Amino acid sequence: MNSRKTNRIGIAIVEHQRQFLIGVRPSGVALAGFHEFPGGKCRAEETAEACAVRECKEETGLDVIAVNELLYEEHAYDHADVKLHFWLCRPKQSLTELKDCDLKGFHWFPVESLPELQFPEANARLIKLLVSSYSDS
Ligand SMILES: Nc1nc2c([nH]c(=O)n2[C@H]2C[C@H](O)[C@@H](COP(=O)(O)OP(=O)(O)OP(=O)(O)O)O2)c(=O)[nH]1
Repeated sequence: MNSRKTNRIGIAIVEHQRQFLIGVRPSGVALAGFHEFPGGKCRAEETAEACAVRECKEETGLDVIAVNELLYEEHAYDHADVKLHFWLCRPKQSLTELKDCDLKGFHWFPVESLPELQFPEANARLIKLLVSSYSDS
């Protein structure tokens, strides 16, 4: 019998002026050291959309509005099977408020820099999608 648990994950792809909110997974967790968008496991009965908004607030302090689901990805890691719901989100704060925002170790990265960063394997299609959708040319 397969006893591996499948986790539903809500992830916030927070976009502001073609920049994205990104952090680094801390040591001691699965995929430590990889770049990540704010997100985490959905609670029972919680939609992936609500989870993305909640996790973003918890991890970065930023209030966001979910816009639409950009991509759904299933992936088998050594540590777990995951169902990833990548939700495009926008900050609720104004531009001035955002400048003073302490993002708890998360930072804004321009879309052009995304391919240089080291994301977990399951993010590959998403990164391609963001680059093709948000690049200037
Ligand atoms: N946050 C986040 N997780 C990602 C990304 N890409 C990706 O494959 N993942 C995977 C890594 C983990 O297996 C899973 C997220 O689960 P997690 O363990 O970080 O969630 P959590 O914050 O609820 O963790 P915890 O409460 O159990 O400590 O999704 C990403 O861009 N952001």
